Amino acid sequence: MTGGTQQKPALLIVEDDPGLLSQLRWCFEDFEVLTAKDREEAIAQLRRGEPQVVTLDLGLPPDPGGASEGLAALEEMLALAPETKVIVVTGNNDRDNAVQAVALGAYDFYQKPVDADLLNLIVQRAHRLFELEAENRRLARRDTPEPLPGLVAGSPEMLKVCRTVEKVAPTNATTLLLGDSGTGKEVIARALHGLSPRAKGPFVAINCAAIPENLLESELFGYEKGAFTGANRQTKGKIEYADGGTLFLDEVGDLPQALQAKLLRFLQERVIERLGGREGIPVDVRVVCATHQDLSALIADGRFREDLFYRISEITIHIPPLKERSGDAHLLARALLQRYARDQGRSVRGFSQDAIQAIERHDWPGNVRELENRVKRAVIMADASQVTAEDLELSPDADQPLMLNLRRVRDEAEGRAVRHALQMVDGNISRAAELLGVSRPTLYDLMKKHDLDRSRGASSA
Ligand SMILES: Nc1ncnc2c1ncn2[C@@H]1O[C@H](COP(=O)(O)OP(=O)(O)OP(=O)(O)O)[C@@H](O)[C@H]1O
Repeated sequence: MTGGTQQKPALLIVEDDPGLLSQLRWCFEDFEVLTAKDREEAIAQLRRGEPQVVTLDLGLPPDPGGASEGLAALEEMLALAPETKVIVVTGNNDRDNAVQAVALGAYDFYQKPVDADLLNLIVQRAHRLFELEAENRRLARRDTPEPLPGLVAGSPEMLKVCRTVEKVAPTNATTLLLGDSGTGKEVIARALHGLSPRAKGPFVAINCAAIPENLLESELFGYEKGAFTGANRQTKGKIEYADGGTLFLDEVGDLPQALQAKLLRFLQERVIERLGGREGIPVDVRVVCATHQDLSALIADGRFREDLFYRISEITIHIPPLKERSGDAHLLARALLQRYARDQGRSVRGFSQDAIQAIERHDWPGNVRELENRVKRAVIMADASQVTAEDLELSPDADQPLMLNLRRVRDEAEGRAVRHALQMVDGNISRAAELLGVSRPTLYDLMKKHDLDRSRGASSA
């Protein structure tokens, strides 16, 4: 916005008749009018001015008597800017082309001769619809912020993780993801891959804890024909499959000792040997490892090699448990509810108040995976349009931990309410104070007491 002046919305008029064009130019006072007399100019204006609404004469040169050029212009415009509202203007008695244009995605049609008032009305209505749709898109984005592809998060704790991922992704650094089970380590690993120059290459994941020790080596490194009984053809391992892309080693803390040595050698030399093979095969992979285990404790116990630990942790990213992400449980629950309701064709719309409270209170030992499972089940079980705490199999009271005293209970509830209010209004102090029914100075005092800053109720510590 420049200097606080309200910018007028842009309207593009595409018309090859110069007389009609100059007449129309003055009919739309509420709009910044752009004009074009053929398809090429229209596309250039669309790119430059991003008009919300377009009136498009279907009879454009080189086919002024027909509609082929106009329809082609329509298709090109909608491919470039699908949200644009295009009103096609046709000759008298040209219903067929008008109908075809609407089928192609035009917002409406209008038949010549032009009545400026009527056309103005249609343009205004199209503009209102554009605004509404834009607002909906904005709200939908705000409702489920996805700071990384496939990752829903709004909490400062997770946004910090996402910023690290964005910085680390373009590098080749071997990255270690530490976080409890179900916190989204694989989601982050995929984001590291997706945002890297290797994105077009393969992403190969292997869970070191899920594969029996005697099979894991051949899974990772592959084998030659005859390497062992039953090896009746040459088989590539996961590392080789990941060539040119990213290898994700989940639960790397469970890697048996012998394989730790072999993995270390691979990370140093970037060459593998298949089981029973003699030749070294160079492989170009970026390695991302993850574990929920405490690797330092494993090292102290002699169960994990320290030299391997240093190799795999060129960069370490700590993923916080769900209960430590302010407001994310609720955000994720809403996003997941929308997704599952759509997938299952159920008209469940939201959560009841007791469900929201239960979600905020629960400790989420199983993290996002637990939340996913509970919401998925609740969408199926819900009798009404709202999911209740019971549908989530969460009891609003049962999860309440034992409290030290009443003052502590009040304090905690107060802190939660202030954080929640700030998040609901994006840190707007006046509105948060209004929501809480307190004055602004009181709210400032409360924020200080609970160590919160205005950026969405983040803890300022
Ligand atoms: N922030 C998030 N937004 C949306 N979905 C998420 C998010 N975090 C995790 N998920 C989903 O939760 C489930 C568990 O995530 P994921 O498998 O990445 O966790 P993990 O930490 O690798 O778990 P484990 O240690 O058990 O392998 C997946 O279905 C994933 O899509």
